[in-house]
Amino acid sequence: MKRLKKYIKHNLHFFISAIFCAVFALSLDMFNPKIVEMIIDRVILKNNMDLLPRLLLFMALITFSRVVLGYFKEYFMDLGGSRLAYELRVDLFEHLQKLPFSFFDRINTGELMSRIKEDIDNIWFTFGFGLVFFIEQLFYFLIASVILFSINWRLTLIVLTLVPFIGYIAYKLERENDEIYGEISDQGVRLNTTAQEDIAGIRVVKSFGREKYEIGKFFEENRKIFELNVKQAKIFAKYFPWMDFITNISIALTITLGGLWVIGEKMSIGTLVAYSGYVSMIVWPVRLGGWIVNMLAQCVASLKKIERLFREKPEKEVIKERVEIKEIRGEIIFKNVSFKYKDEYVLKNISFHVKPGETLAIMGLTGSGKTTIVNLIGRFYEPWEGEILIDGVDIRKIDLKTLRENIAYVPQDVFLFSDTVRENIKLGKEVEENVIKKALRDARALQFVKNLPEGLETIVGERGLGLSGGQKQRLTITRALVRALIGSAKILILDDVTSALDMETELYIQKALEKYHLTKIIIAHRVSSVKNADEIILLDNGEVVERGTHEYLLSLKGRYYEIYQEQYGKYVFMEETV
Ligand SMILES: Nc1ncnc2c1ncn2[C@@H]1O[C@H](COP(=O)(O)OP(=O)(O)OP(=O)(O)O)[C@@H](O)[C@H]1O
Repeated sequence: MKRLKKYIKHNLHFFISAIFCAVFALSLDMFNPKIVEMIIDRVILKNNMDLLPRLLLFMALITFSRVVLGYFKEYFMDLGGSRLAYELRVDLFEHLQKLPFSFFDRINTGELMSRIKEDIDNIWFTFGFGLVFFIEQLFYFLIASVILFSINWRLTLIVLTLVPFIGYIAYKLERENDEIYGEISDQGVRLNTTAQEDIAGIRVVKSFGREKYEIGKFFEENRKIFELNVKQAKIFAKYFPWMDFITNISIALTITLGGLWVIGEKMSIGTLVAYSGYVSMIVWPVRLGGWIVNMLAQCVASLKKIERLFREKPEKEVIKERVEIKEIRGEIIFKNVSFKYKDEYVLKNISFHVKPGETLAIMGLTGSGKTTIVNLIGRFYEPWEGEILIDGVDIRKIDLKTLRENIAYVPQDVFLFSDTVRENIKLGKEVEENVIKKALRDARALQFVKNLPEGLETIVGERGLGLSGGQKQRLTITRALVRALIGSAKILILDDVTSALDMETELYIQKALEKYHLTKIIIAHRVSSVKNADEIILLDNGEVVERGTHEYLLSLKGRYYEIYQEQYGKYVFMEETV
């Protein structure tokens, strides 16, 4: 709520202007029944046609002013609400960018999407329409009530006895509707997530013949939302006729009792017509009262959900006292590092030392903790125990920007943005053409990029649709090499990147990488990818079980030797049989 005050303050002038226009316009509205009264009583009944042009002119003036005021009211209201939603959305998105991996491990994308879109839309709707509408209806009710009392307080008291009934029905309707609205909104998130996951994973769906299952899943979610919509329609059907019934009774009561007053010559016909005009002005705000309260409640609920996201702690730039590092050389030291995501340790007592320009290779079964080690180097997670040093400085003392700028990371999961090949390589940096070309050549991607319909300017589809696995992989390697070439990265991390490449391409890239003076951490399953490393560590269940150079590990005749035998044995066998 405190946060909301900031956005309201920024846009207060728009809201005040909108409220001013609304109140001014509705004050003018109050004249209309009065003019009708004068037309009936003075012009028609007294046959005084001289007065008519003046009254019609006055009515026209009111109508015209109403149009102008209505325009400005809408304009200021929309501008204020839209700017408020815009500022909130930008701040929320910026905040999300600062949250750690651990946050994204917990939350699902569909839920975040609905915070960014639907919840902010709720707030936008309340401020861009609802609040001014609420104030407008409140004023209609108050002013019209005062006028009604001044015309005939006895009749007004009788009519007003019906108002609580309308209010009660409106309240009941919105209470039931509110519950169902919440369910519809949650179900909407589930429907979106199902559709989004199915479309993103359409290749898996098709190749495993899961279409029928996916259609069934979507059908089920869609059916639930349909049933909730029907339930909501039934609520409306239950309450609206009653509300109309009591509204009509209030009008019938006004006409009947007012008619008696007219017959008894205690009220003129014009006044009765004007009176019923004012009655409808008090009935509508009551009818809409429940809806307005519900809208405000939904806005508060959305604000609370968004506030929960804002309360998530961003990654800390530095945890201990900051150490300014101008240029990183690339020395990496792990000192007894242990880590767990939840309850179980996935890394236990890991220690190694990689000097600038050296290569460390990490091997191990899937799930043994290889990716976790490199995630810790970029401080995407914090170690539970132990210390990680870069150039002798605890990484918690280096600001995140410097640290991550110095790491060129090629992750296991390839991610390409729906943008041009060039942008996917540059990622917002200023990079000269010859640097891009060199990086493409070294990643063995130049030829295939040249063959793309528009070369570097070709737009690759969402997550690189339209490119082969190996082509996508080579673009992500190019991206990392560009970082090294422009001098911002001194450490290169390759997380199982060669798995999608053929042996020849892998060898070519390995040779090209030798020319880069970078500290390299290579995660791989193939002996061919790691054998030239200065040190190879073999992980098993988060622990280092073997370590040393290729030759040393072979001489141990342990696990590494077994892997070697398996891979090279097969390779030799294949060569022999071809
Ligand atoms: N974000 C996470 N939250 C919880 N547990 C995780 C998370 N990421 C990984 N793990 C668990 O930590 C362990 C180590 O995972 P990690 O990704 O480091 O293994 P890996 O050796 O890189 O595996 P692979 O060769 O399959 O890539 C696994 O048991 C995995 O299930």
